[in-house]
Amino acid sequence: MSAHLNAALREGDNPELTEERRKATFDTRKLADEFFGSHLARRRREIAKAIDAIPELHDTKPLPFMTREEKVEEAARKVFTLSKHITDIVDLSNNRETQSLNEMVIGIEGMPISLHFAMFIPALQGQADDEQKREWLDRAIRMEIIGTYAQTELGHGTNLRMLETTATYDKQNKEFILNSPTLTSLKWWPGNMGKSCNYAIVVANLIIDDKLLGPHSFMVQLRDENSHETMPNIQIGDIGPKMAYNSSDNGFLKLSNLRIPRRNMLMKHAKVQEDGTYKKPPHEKLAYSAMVHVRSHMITQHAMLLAYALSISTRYSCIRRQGYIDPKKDEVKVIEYQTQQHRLFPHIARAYAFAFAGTESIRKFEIMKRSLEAGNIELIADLHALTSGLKAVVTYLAGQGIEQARQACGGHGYSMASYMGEIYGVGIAGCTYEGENLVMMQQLGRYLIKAVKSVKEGKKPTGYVAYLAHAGQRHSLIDCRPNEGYAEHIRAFEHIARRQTFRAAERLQKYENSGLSTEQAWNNCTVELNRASRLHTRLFIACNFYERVLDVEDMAVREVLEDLLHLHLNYELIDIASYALEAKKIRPNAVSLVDSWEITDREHRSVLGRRDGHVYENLFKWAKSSDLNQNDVLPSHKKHLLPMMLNARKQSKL
Ligand SMILES: CCCCCCCC/C=C\CCCC(=O)SCCNC(=O)CCNC(=O)[C@H](O)C(C)(C)COP(=O)(O)OP(=O)(O)OC[C@H]1O[C@@H](n2cnc3c(N)ncnc32)[C@H](O)[C@@H]1OP(=O)(O)O
Ligand SMILES: Cc1cc2nc3c(=O)[nH]c(=O)nc-3n(C[C@H](O)[C@H](O)[C@H](O)COP(=O)(O)OP(=O)(O)OC[C@H]3O[C@@H](n4cnc5c(N)ncnc54)[C@H](O)[C@@H]3O)c2cc1C
Repeated sequence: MSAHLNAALREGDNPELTEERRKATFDTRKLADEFFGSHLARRRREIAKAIDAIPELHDTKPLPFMTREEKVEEAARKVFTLSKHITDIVDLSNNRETQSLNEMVIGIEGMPISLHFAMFIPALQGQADDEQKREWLDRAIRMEIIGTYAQTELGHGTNLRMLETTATYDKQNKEFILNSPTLTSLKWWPGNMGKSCNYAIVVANLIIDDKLLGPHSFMVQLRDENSHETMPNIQIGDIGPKMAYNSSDNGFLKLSNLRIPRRNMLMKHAKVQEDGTYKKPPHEKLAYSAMVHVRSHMITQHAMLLAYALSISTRYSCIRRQGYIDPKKDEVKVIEYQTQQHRLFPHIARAYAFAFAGTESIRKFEIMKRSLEAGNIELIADLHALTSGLKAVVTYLAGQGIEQARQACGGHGYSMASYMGEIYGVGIAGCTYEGENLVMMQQLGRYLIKAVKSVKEGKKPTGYVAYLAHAGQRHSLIDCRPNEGYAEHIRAFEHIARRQTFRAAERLQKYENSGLSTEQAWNNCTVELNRASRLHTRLFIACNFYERVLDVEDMAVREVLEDLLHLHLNYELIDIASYALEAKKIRPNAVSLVDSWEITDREHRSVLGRRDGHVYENLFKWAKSSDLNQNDVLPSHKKHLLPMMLNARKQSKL
């Protein structure tokens, strides 16, 4: 393509990167339109421009040089400044626009209102009745109050049925009494609960007339709205530093006979009347809706984290020269090595595949939400299965990709100047939060086993599991004929996933027939079941990628996406090296593929991934700005190491 069409080309950039950008075979803006969707892609450009014009929204210094207190303060400062400008910059009702603004301004390390938007508001939307929405939701949207979602406890996160926090109904006073009866019942982990929030939706086991009715959601005021002091009968604080996310104050909470009005139980679905009569929700798991909301949004979020890491490492690989392929010629850009391409390109393909899968999971969530509003609970199980699998597979593979991207940067990748450490720390947190990955795989496993049962009963399952009924078709990769296109690859993929699911189902049946309890038989098969869930989800991602590419109208963009699809299908199928052919095809477009993610330098916060490629001079600047360089001799050195050395020297002279 002609160079002027490449939007990433700028005067004064490192010529190594300019050379790469001139090779692009497509318009990076058009590919960005496919990656984000054209509306979001355009809005992200406008948002980036708006931020450039407001200096108070810029980082005061690189985040890795800040202490935890400074990070927390910086995030709070930016949230406050943003509150003055936000409605001029984004449409607040658009989650992805708001998320992009937050990532560009505040970054990925957390902020005081993360959980407010990610879960507090969605939980109110999904579980509060109209009167409760009028009381809390409107105030929350205006940010008069800041809330979080307090579910996990010190002793239990995964097994929600065993949460120990209790909400006992007192008929006389028409109140619930909330208690944390044991050490392990302390709420532990909720984001922003330590210091920032003044409200929380607390998940507690409901007890009426000594009857345990399972986890329900309650609105609890944590701090005074004026003084921000902790309310009586509540003990609250920050849980300390974490592997990443240190701008966020994840907290603990102890409730001691805290009385709240009956109407503080969220009552859109389950209800408790004044006399203590309990009305069951129409679907037992509607109380879990805020989790399904986050899981459906985590896929695009993790695609983006992977994109951050890969654009850093791909650009850097094109300015880093080291070693020779031909000893008679100059040192080469490290991107020229086959191993470097093999290390990076399949993950670039995955970042696109995950972004498309994430757009689909958000779309499915919206469809489910609308159908639920119309009183239909049918789509809940499908969405739960889909998002459980996607959340687990994508967070895990994104973590692997980020780590490969870090290693691809050699030693400098290990410096926080690359920002890889934070991206990795934030990425892998997703393997744990919102349901530990291996546990979520089992949720999808249950769904697959049910589908196998229905196939065995002669029924034809529909939707994402329809392929389970297609036994007897051709299947192995060896059977793929060169001219049959990707549909053949998909069929081979379906075969592998189907075979694994039936294998797991048969093993389960065998254990059940041998007299083991259902639970014991299940536990004996969970490795096989999780393999089936993993394959099913990877099949979904591949199919969705395939279908998405068929829709692309711009031929140059479609061609490069087909190259990525080809690489993805082969890599996923073989799960080992891709063919040299794919590597060669991707190579000229490598930088432009990552430029199409249009991640600004402000958003990247990475010296290595700079758009202009001027890495080395800026690495030196970075090193000079370290706090530790402000004193020639550190006070801590004077206090500890120097006396130690002096003492050692003295001893040796004696
Ligand atoms: C705007 C978005 C921004 C995104 C980015 C935000 C970043 C913020 C950063 C961090 C936020 C982190 C927040 C949190 O972590 S909050 C806490 C999350 N906690 C969990 O996820 C806990 C995981 N555990 C569970 O979900 C459950 O305990 C469970 C593992 C699902 C088991 O539940 P349970 O014991 O009740 O159920 P069973 O296994 O017996 O299954 C019974 C049937 O119920 C079905 N089921 C289970 N869950 C759901 C659901 N959510 N929806 C629909 N159906 C569900 C299950 O499939 C069974 O069905 P069956 O038909 O087979 O009987
Ligand atoms: C950064 C971060 C932010 C968070 N934010 C929030 C928040 O805002 N609000 C909130 O309420 N919580 C939050 N959490 C808590 C989080 O949701 C839980 O930690 C998560 O759901 C995992 O639960 P757990 O800690 O109990 O893990 P555990 O269940 O203790 O997991 C430990 C191991 O046991 C295995 N295991 C557990 N059960 C089973 C089973 N049934 N079958 C097989 N294996 C099993 C797991 O696979 C894992 O290997 C956050 C956590 C993190 C890391």
